[in-house]
Amino acid sequence: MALRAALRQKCGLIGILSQPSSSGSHSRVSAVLVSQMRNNATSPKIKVDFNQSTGVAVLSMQSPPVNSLSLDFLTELCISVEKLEMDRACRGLIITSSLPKVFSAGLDILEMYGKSPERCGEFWRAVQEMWLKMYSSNMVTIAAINGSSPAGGCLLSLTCDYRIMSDNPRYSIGLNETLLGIVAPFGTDKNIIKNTHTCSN
Ligand SMILES: CCCCCCCC/C=C\CC(=O)SCCNC(=O)CCNC(=O)[C@H](O)C(C)(C)COP(=O)(O)OP(=O)(O)OC[C@H]1O[C@@H](n2cnc3c(N)ncnc32)[C@H](O)[C@@H]1OP(=O)(O)O
Repeated sequence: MALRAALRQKCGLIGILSQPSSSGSHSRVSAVLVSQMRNNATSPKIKVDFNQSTGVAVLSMQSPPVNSLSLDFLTELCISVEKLEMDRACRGLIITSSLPKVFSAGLDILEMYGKSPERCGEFWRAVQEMWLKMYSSNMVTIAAINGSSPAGGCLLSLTCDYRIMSDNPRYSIGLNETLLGIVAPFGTDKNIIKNTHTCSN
């Protein structure tokens, strides 16, 4: 209830969370994505639906098999968020996954193995840019976590103002990256416990 009240007060988001897609389209973002599709041989990893009447955008991650955060994925994510950020009509952003069972598997492990120091630096900068951009967003941001979300997937959700997770025992979330020798900053785990809500799927 507290979450709903906060959303109603800040952005009038009630009802949006239970609607999987929005009716309107966002012409500027669409143009960017269309141009990306032309420039890239691959299909877009991010889909954005912007509802003009509510001012809320739904950003769906659609990079099979597990929405891992590769350099390409992070770049596309940041461009999409930046475009929405520049649109004053967009007041709320919901990040979710189009894939079944997985929100995001976190950083793409293949980006961290057998790569040059330059490439590793570029990748790590993209990781930093992602969470800084999300964390400092002027929009009300919500992670609708509809699947497993380990490590960097958890980090992505932590950058949002609110997290709502499907109440499904098969879905896991947490900062498990120490198993790979990566240490998360102090305090991030406390934040997730304080501000994560669950809902039935
Ligand atoms: C303030 C912040 C400062 C910065 C702090 C940084 C903190 C560090 C943050 C993050 C570090 C990381 O993210 S490291 C990555 C850790 N991720 C994992 O360990 C995830 C491991 N994956 C899983 O647990 C599962 O795959 C899943 C639960 C996500 C899904 O399970 P499912 O059974 O549905 O699918 P599969 O396991 O069969 O996987 C399918 C397919 O995907 C490949 N895969 C899985 N995860 C990754 C990944 N992270 N990167 C690349 N590829 C991945 C997996 O190998 C399978 O591939 P194949 O089909 O080819 O076998």
